[in-house]
Amino acid sequence: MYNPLVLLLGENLNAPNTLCVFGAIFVASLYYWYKRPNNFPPGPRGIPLLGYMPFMGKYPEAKLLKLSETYGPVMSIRLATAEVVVFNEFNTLHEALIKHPNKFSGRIDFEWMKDISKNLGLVTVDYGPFFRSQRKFGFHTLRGFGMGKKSMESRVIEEAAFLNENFRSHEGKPFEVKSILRAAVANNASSVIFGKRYSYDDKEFAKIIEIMLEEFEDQAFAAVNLILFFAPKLVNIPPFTKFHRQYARSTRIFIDMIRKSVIEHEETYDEENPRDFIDAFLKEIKAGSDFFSNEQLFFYVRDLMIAGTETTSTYLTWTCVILLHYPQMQKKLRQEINEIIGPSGTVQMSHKPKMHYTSAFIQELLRFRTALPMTYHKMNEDAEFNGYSIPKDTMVLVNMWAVHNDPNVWEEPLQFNPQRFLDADGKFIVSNQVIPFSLGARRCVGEQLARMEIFLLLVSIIQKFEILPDPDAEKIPALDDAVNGLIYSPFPLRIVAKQI
Ligand code: HEM
Repeated sequence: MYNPLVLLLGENLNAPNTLCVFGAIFVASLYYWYKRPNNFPPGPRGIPLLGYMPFMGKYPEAKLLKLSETYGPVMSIRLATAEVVVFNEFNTLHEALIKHPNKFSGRIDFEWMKDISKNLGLVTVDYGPFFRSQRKFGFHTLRGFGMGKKSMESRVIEEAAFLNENFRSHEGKPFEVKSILRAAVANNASSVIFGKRYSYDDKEFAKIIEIMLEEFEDQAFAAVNLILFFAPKLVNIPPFTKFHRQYARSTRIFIDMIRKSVIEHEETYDEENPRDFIDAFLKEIKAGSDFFSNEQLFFYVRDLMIAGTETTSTYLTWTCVILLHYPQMQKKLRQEINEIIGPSGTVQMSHKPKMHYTSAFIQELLRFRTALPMTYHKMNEDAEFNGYSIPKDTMVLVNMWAVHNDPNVWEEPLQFNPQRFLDADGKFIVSNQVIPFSLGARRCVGEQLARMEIFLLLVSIIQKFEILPDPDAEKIPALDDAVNGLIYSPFPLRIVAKQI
């Protein structure tokens, strides 16, 4: 076999020349590593192979905001093998996502995800005609159109009564509240999608929630998932293979459950009386609409159930943590509820415009604890933006946490303070800079349902119960300690719900 050094150096092969060759290779590798696309936004490169990954810490969204002080609101970062652009500020985010949806609204086509989700559903589907048709349908249907007589609001109000009943059943003794709020929220999604709710202790229901949210609870899974985002080729190497197999397995089980329900829907389908999301979708399939198929329905339902459960229930759990920290705010909320609805009236969405303090509290909740701190997009085409060139297919991180904690916009952003959204007359000020549902072409399709759930469930709880700490706990859970996996979620939480 030929020695490449002999080929290169011939009779000049000696120790100093060999050293020079290795030096040149080393410099070339460094040049390749630190080189970035032409006129790319500035940002740290980290170390070879890993990029900036080892320096991101437990709260990458906060780290990125800090880095933007040096590199500006549009910056880049090398994460393992990926060149990533990050938007950290409202104006740039607004400009990119609202004014140029065609350029900034794609999703990366990860091979490892594709062999599980088959490019179906909505969350991971790239921008294009298929995506637009499915999104339009979802947006319309999740606003209650095409799902029959039972309104979205009446489904949530019904669930609020079951949730109150569960709180009452603990008779003032401490209980774990996160799993109960999650069950209530999963029931709302289930009622809208499957036309059915479950009792909180139903075994089948518990299994669905477990399968659905396995990866949210598991911090190691979340970490692996994150690494695969930026170094997708690792999927073929242990321990990543194991996590990938686990994800594929839980997806298969969940899709089989959904398939069973779709078959039941087909057997009892009545075109004149659509009951839920599945019926509305079946109608499109039967009409032969482009891009509508049974397989797409299964994955769409999976995406809605997962996206619609952990996010909303996370906000409700944070509400309980906040109420424990600020009993005065709890009193103020109850006072307004009593004035507008009364101690035993049924809360409805029509009450909301009159409830200024409650609206300010909820907007501050959405700002303060951004449940999904960041979302990822992909460039669909080359773009010139803010003076930089961003090539097609670059990953874009939308840092909503940074928008919510921008010190140039918010006074003391780390403080929970609903007053910031009340004017001198105590009237609610809507802020367009609170964007937990993101912006533009990929903005959350379940936003209206989520906002309805947060308002109706939160008000109905505070109306009937005083939320108090578990007397056996050493201290009240901190407001800034959380599971920061795919979602920024509080740890399981024990409270006392004292009936009023
Ligand atoms: C407070 C609760 C919720 C929050 C904070 C939230 C937030 C978000 C965010 C930030 C995105 C990503 C947008 C982007 O990539 O730019 C998203 C997407 C999505 N959400 Fe929500 N969401 C919530 C509730 C829901 C509910 C109740 C549903 C449905 C039942 C839902 C369904 C979806 C779906 C399907 C997508 C993917 C949209 C797409 O890729 O085009 N979400 N959500």
